[in-house]
Amino acid sequence: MSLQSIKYQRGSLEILDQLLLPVVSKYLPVRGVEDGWKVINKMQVRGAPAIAIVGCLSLAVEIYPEEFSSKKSLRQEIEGKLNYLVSARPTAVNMKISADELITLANELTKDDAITVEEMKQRFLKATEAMLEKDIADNRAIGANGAKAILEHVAEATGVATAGPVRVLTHCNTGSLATAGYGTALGVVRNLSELGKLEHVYCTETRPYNQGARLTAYELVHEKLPATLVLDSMVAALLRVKNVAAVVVGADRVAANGDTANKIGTYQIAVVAKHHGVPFYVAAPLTSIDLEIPSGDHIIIEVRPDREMTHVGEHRIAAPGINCWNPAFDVTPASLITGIITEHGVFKPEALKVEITKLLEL
Ligand SMILES: CSC[C@@H](O)[C@@H](O)C(=O)COP(=O)(O)O
Repeated sequence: MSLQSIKYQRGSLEILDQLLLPVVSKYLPVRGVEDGWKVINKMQVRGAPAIAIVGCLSLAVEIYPEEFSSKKSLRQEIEGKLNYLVSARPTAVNMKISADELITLANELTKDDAITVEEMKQRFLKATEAMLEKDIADNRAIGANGAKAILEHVAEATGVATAGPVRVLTHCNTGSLATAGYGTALGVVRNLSELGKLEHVYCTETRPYNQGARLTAYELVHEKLPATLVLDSMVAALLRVKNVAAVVVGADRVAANGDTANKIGTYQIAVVAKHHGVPFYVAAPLTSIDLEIPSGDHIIIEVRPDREMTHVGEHRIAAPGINCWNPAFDVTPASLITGIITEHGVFKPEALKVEITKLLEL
C-alpha cells in the first residue's frame, strides 16, 4: 500500500483517498479547483501542509490547459480561486499563507511589463510545484531539529552526556499522509529512529476521525517502527507508567504568542504532560505559523458534522436523538508548550514572534 498522499505531474493531480485507508488504497483524480475544494472539505486529503499543497496544485492543473487573453484575467482567476480554496477548511493557516504568497506573485508579474501572459502562467505553475519539494525538505529539517531537542532535553534532565533511546507520544496524523512526505511530528519520530534513538512511539486513536488508529498506525506499521496504539482516554495512564520522554504533535495554526491549534484532544494531552513533567513539543513549518493573530483566541475552530461522532463508518454507535458537539481542533495555550520545532530551529513560544520575524526579513 502506498504512503504517497499526493501524486502530481504537470496537468495531472491525484490524491490517496484517506477516507478509505487503511482498508483500501485508492487514488482519486483532482481535475481542478472544484475537485480540490471537495477533497479537502470531505477530508479525503487532510493535514495542514497537504491541504495547502493539494489546494494550490488543484488550481495549477485547472490553469495548465487554459489560454488567457490577458495577465489581468489570469491574475483574477488565481486570486478568486485561491480565496475560494481557503474556505474549504478554516482552521489550518497553510492554505491561506500559500494563497497570499501566490496572489502576491501574480500581482507582481501582472505589473511587470517584460513578462508575457504565457510566462506568467509558467511562473505560477513553477511556484505551486515548488511547494512539494520544499515541504519535504522542511519536514526533514523539522525532524532533525526536533530529535536533537528531545535528546538534549532528556540528557539534561537525567544528567547524562548522551540520551539513550527514548519513548515518545504523538497525536493525530502528521506523517507522509498529512504532508508531501516524511511528516512534521512524525518526521521527528522518523529522525529519532534513523539516529537509533527511538525506543518506542505511542500514537493515540484520535477520535472521532481516528487519524491515529487509521493513518499514523498504518504509517508506523508500514515503516516497521516500534509502535503501540492507545485510546485518547489512556494518555494520563500512559504518561504515569510508561516513562515517556516527550510528547510531539503537529499544528494547524500557531499564533504569534505560541498558542497552537491542533487536532481536538491535543490540549488535554498538553495538560496531562505538564502534570507529569513530560516536555510537550509542537512541530510546525513556518507555513503553519500565523503572526497576524496575537493569540489562539483569534483562531476559528472548524466544527464538523455530528455524523463523525455518532457513526464509525456506516455503523451508528451513539444513541439516536443525542446532541453532539464536534470541534475538529482545540487550542493549546503557549504556557503548556516546551518548544515549537520549525525547519529553522526550536523556539520557546515566547520567543517565536521575534525569531520568525527575523527569519522572514532575511
Ligand atoms: C502535519 S499535519 C498537522 C496538523 O494538520 C495535524 O496535526 C492535524 O491536526 C490534522 O487534522 P485533520 O483534521 O486531520 O486535517
